[in-house]
Amino acid sequence: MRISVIGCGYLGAVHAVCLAKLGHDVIGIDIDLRKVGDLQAARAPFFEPGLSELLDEVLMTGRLKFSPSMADAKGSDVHFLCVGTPQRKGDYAADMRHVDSAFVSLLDFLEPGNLIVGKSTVPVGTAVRLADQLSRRYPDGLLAWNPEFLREGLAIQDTLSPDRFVYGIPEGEDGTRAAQLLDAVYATPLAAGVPRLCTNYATAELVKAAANSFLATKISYINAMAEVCEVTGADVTLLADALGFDERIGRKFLNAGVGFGGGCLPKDIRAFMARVGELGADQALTFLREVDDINVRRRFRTVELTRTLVGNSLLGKRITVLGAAFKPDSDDVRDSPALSIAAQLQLQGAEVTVTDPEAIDGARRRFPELVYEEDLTGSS
Ligand SMILES: NC(=O)c1ccc[n+]([C@@H]2O[C@H](COP(=O)([O-])OP(=O)(O)OC[C@H]3O[C@@H](n4cnc5c(N)ncnc54)[C@H](O)[C@@H]3O)[C@@H](O)[C@H]2O)c1
Ligand SMILES: O=c1ccn([C@@H]2O[C@H](COP(=O)(O)OP(=O)(O)O[C@H]3O[C@H](CO)[C@@H](O)[C@H](O)[C@H]3O)[C@@H](O)[C@H]2O)c(=O)[nH]1
Repeated sequence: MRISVIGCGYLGAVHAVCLAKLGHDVIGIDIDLRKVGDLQAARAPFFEPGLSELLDEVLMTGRLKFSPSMADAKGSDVHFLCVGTPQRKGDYAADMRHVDSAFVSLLDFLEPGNLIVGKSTVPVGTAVRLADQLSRRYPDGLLAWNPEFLREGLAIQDTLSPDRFVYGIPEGEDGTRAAQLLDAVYATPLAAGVPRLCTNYATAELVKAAANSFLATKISYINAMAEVCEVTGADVTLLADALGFDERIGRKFLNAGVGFGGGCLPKDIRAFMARVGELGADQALTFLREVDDINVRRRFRTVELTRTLVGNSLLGKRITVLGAAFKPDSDDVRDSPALSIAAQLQLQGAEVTVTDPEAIDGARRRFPELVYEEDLTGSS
């Protein structure tokens, strides 16, 4: 099967490489010429365990190519939309410009029977809107929404062997054809027993928003418990261990700390807030807002605690922040709690050094005013 993957950032690059590993002929398309050049030369544009090796392997087979031109999508049976949906400047909503412009330029290269598959995380209602646009130009055009649940740091394993596939598809014959094409794309993991759910578009879009906001809720819940532990002398880690033995609760995502960051959870919960606000679902909005507020407060609380620990003034205190990325096994510094805490400490007069084995370049671009060290040798 020939597949195009449009947008080769984090999600798209991993998806393209994994689809080629599954035996498909894949063309990865991105408007960023440098990214295309790097990928074509077998250089992963970001750090992800196992990605460089797999990229090298599949490029050698000739099954994977990259291009900056949408025209190269022509001839593919399935086109995955993997472009970014960042937080819009000025409000919490998702910025849909990349999805909309990639979708419109793809329309010029569609052929009869092709399937467009949205993988980007989008506000509920997007797929219906795009399907409508598609059908006005191609009455028999097919669109599915197939959200992605991979975790950075475990992206290859999560893509080749996910917990589930969710296909948001239209009703009737079109939906059956879309599901059959997606089944052919994912034949290997499906044969290994990965469950697949067929839903309407809105459910598929909401599964993604609900999954990320539930994960965010678990983290904010345990961070709220950490506040109570602090004032009572209880131990939040042992509390989480004890809660986690209850299978209905589970131990995962109950690690208290500086709160969640990264390119997904913070922006996705906010985009979801914006959308449920537009839809008038006020109770959901109040709930999600609290999850976000608790998360933001963790960063301030960490700065406060640090000040208390060093004698109530940060002025001239030498502080090393271990890790710039938003989590281990990643060089992703998008909305990194560590960097925002480091910047606040510096603003309050501390002499801050940030160390990270992988993420310093990205961190320096976002926070040039901070001092960086590759490792701990230069810090004290
Ligand atoms: N990063 C993850 O772990 C992850 C996991 C699941 C879902 N998602 C979702 O996937 C989407 C992409 O996320 P990401 O982290 O890969 O973003 P990203 O910013 O790393 O990558 C987006 C890519 O799209 C490219 N692009 C933008 N407009 C384009 C166009 N018109 N044509 C071709 N390419 C274009 C950009 O150049 C960039 O390389 C988002 O909606 C995100 O929420 C991300
Ligand atoms: O108990 C925990 C678990 C995580 N985190 C933090 O939460 C953030 C997000 O972690 P994680 O979910 O592992 O990272 P992502 O790679 O951003 O993955 C999330 O976001 C992706 C993009 O939408 C989804 O596909 C994944 O399913 C979802 O887990 C990080 O800052 C972690 O440090 C905690 O603070 N406590």
